[in-house]
Amino acid sequence: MSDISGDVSVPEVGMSDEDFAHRPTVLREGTFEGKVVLVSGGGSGIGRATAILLGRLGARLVLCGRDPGKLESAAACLTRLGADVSTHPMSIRSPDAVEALFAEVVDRHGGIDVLVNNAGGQFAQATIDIKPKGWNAVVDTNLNGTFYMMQAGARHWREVARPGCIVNVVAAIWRGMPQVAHTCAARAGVVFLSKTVATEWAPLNIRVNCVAPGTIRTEGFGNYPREALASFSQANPMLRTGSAWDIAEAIAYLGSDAAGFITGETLNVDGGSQNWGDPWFLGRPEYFELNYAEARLPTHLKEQAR
Ligand SMILES: CCCCCCC/C=C/C(=O)SCCNC(=O)CCNC(=O)[C@H](O)C(C)(C)COP(=O)(O)OP(=O)(O)OC[C@H]1O[C@@H](n2cnc3c(N)ncnc32)[C@H](O)[C@@H]1OP(=O)(O)O
Ligand SMILES: NC(=O)C1=CN([C@@H]2O[C@H](COP(=O)(O)OP(=O)(O)OC[C@H]3O[C@@H](n4cnc5c(N)ncnc54)[C@H](OP(=O)(O)O)[C@@H]3O)[C@@H](O)[C@H]2O)C=CC1
Repeated sequence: MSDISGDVSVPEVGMSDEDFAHRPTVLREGTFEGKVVLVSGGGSGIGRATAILLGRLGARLVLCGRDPGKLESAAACLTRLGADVSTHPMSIRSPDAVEALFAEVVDRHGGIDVLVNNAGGQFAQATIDIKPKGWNAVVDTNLNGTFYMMQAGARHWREVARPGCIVNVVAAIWRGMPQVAHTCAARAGVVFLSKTVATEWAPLNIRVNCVAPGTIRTEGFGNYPREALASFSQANPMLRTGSAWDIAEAIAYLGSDAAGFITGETLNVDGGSQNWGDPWFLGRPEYFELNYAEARLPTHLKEQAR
């Protein structure tokens, strides 16, 4: 994984493969021994950190994503760490590709135990300007793609009559997400889809949970302008971004037997952004600058504001 140094004025968080290969974890060695874990978007960022952690804990790993180069680089790292890993370039947006992926994985590994739906992304744009093609691209990736993967997982577990576990990576959407409305809507869809199937699929012994990251410093930050990055480090009361490792540990917990009585839940790993903070994906509009807001107040309210 490349190091995310950049020039954003936030405290550095550990971000390299090397760091993740050695970071202490509360999870016991062997927690995922004998388990096959499929991680979508496993070639970079949160997915890659998750694969490294789960590999260290004994999982056999299956990584998918669109870019074969990213997947190969992650696989090389995991192999160096002694993990068994296979890579499968594909897009989660294609239901046929998802079906083929599951068939390949069952063929190679004999089955799947845990599915981590981490693949996703968006572009920043004022909602009023989003074109249908852009809206559809983001919803197709984050909601539809995740649904195809979840359904394929459930069908597999139903067929082999084995327990299953799904962890979906969403986002801390709870106060809305200005400038990325498409992803906010799609992630809300995944949260409620997860709550719904947590009930429907309980008789199949399938647990379904979500992890909602706040601003997590990964390669993905490269998709946003400088103004956004500055706001990302001030988007929570801790006044910093999180690390992919913070999310990996939450995913590992929900994917493990330690969370055996948890289903339909969303675990926020966001530094408190639900309560305070202000991420702006294109930078903060002038309207929301505090001084600007005060300047627009009528005189009598200006007096009260002081
Ligand atoms: C406190 C809580 C905070 C939580 C969040 C904090 C920060 C979050 C960070 C992250 O999520 S990091 C993960 C980042 N990774 C990504 O975001 C992935 C990057 N994006 C993409 O891969 C793609 O943009 C996409 C969203 C998956 C779309 O992929 P696709 O290949 O289908 O689309 P395109 O062919 O590129 O475009 C289709 C269509 O979409 C519109 N569009 C695309 N990019 C832009 C853009 N930059 N600006 C405006 N519009 C865009 C456009 O209509 C495209 O059609 P055409 O006009 O090109 O025909
Ligand atoms: N970093 C953050 O602050 C936050 C991230 N998230 C979410 O966490 C997840 C991981 O993000 P992060 O690690 O930060 O960023 P990355 O951009 O590194 O990860 C996104 C991954 O998704 C994969 N992906 C995207 N589209 C598809 C597709 N159609 N089919 C298969 N794989 C796909 C990408 O691989 P490839 O390009 O090879 O297809 C990539 O590995 C994403 O869903 C992201 O939106 C949520 C909240 C905050």
